[in-house]
Amino acid sequence: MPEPAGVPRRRFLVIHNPVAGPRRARRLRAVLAVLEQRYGAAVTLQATGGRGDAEAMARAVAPGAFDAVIAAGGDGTINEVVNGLGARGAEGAAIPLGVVPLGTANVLAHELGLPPDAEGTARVLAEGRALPVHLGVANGRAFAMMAGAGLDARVVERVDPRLKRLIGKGAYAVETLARLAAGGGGPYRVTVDGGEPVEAASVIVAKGHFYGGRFVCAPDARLTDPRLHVCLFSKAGRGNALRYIWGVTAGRLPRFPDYRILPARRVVVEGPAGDPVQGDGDVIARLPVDIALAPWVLPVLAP
Ligand SMILES: Nc1ncnc2c1ncn2[C@@H]1O[C@H](COP(=O)(O)OP(=O)(O)OP(=O)(O)O)[C@@H](O)[C@H]1O
Repeated sequence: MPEPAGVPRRRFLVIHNPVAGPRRARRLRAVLAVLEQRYGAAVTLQATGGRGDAEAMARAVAPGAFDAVIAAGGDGTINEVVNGLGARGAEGAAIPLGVVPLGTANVLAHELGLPPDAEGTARVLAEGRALPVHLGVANGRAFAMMAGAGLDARVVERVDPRLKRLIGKGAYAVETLARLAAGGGGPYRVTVDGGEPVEAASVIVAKGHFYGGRFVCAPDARLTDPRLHVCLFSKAGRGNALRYIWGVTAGRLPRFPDYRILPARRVVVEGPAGDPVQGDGDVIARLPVDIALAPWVLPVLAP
């Protein structure tokens, strides 16, 4: 059971990806200073050295050693910590996850409604409520916000991390144009809750309602709701892809007649074998993929 709001937390393990927004190390230092000085917290800081470290660190936390594990990084780092906590099983997963967003898109932070300033972030970590978050699982890998196959997964797979560090979200726009020019991919056969398969050019399975920052793909999706929202982009081709992108950025997508959202508990996506599946902005699986709800709930600190 999540603990009530207002109970001060004292012992934090902070898992920091120093490569996610390196210029934001100062922001993390400011959050930790408030935690220690105002809330009297004991902070243990561990820096990752590469892919997989954040997950291993979260998995290795001894039972009862910390009141919360804080992921300080981008959505990729948070996703690793989510998987590390989840791998500990139902009991271990009950350690609350806190977030200090330092990445490019920070979709989970937007979904949680985290305050942008250091004081507000520290307050949420020390005194916020623990939201019972239902996660999705794609071929055994957990995700908190979304998983998808199609154009966005191909973009995530190829986006240049150096360009992302240099120009932020613009790197995704550059890679999207490159993937559109390259063409290919799909179509995908999507089976929702064992029903009749439907064909789609792209599919996003949402757990939260934000996408790519503060764009909305699945208006009714909520982290605490034990349901997946399957977003189907029906039509193939560059022109349609550009139209869908415009729809997402202009907030018009949910009104498109060739865009559908189906609530689900289990989704199977088939298509070109080995096509990437993105989860929380990193490639977490390959087609074919079986996506369902995780059998455990993760407490996540929120305002
Ligand atoms: N010390 C490290 N050196 C190099 N890469 C690392 C290190 N620690 C973690 N990584 C890798 O860095 C990658 C990017 O991390 P993350 O997604 O958190 O940040 P980001 O890409 O800046 O943010 P966003 O996901 O919001 O775009 C992940 O794939 C992670 O495995």
